[in-house]
Amino acid sequence: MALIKEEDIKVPLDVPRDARETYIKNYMKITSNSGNMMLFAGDQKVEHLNDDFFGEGVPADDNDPEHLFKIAANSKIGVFATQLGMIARYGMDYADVPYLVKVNSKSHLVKTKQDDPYSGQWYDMDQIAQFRENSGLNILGIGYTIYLGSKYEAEMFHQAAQLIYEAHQYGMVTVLWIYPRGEAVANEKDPHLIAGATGVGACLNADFVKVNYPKAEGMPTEEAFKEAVLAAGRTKVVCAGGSSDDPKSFLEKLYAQIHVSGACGNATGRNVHQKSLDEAVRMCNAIYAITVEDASVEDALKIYNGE
Ligand SMILES: O=P(O)(O)OC[C@H]1O[C@](O)(COP(=O)(O)O)[C@@H](O)[C@@H]1O
Repeated sequence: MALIKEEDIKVPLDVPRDARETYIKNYMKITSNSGNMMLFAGDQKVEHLNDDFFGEGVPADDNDPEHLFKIAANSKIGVFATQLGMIARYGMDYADVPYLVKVNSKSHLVKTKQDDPYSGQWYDMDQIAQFRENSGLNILGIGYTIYLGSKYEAEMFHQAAQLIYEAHQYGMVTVLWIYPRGEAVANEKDPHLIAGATGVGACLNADFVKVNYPKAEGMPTEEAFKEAVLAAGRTKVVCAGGSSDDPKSFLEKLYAQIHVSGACGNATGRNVHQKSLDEAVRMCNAIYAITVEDASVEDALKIYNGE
């Protein structure tokens, strides 16, 4: 990717003058000066309880939360997203990692097909800013999940809008995870609905919106996904990684999301951390190479294979 310059960043107008410099610095850092973000997602210990961290095919290392921090500290990433409690417990030993605080989370025990999911806010923005101050850590931004179409969407919209507004007062970068889900949602991966979700992200003033990659019928998914990237306008779109996949297929999909659909990065969890530390670091660096360093799939695979 071509490097971006600070003057290329369109700072949203709710960022006050005295926080513009911090916002620009955080934006440059979170996108590794490229405009594209490699977000390492480590919020699944709440979202999926221990299912992602223990069991067949998952290396024993992954059951220790520190595995996530070791990966974040030893790989090329833009930012590591997790809950504040995790950062508070491990941040002293991983002070160089760029962090994003995931402000709400819920477990998957809610039966999402029948019920309407709701994920409530854990901290207010003043507490997060205070944590940034007291910990001295590199906290670049905040993240929040919205279940679009849930009967609780109004509450989540309100919390997200307020959080983003307040985060911008502190110059922090904001990422919304938006997943259409609940009784009113027939097909959460419908490309048109995903485009609706990214448009909501724009209206909520998110800097980045993270959605699931759609499932398209009758056309290649990377073509169908263009609708969502365009609908987001100046809000940048990134895709969740999904369950662990073969690394080559994963990297090919990521390359198409960025180079065909116009996505500005990725937000990957399981495809990275469900590996031994060494393999996870190589996978992270391969993902970073496509996202930020303009690498081909072939070059990224060489990085993954340690060649
Ligand atoms: O669709 P679900 O099960 O709610 O997934 C939510 C999870 O997916 C993510 O958005 C992305 O993580 P993965 O790359 O592992 O899919 C996480 O941040 C979040 O915990």
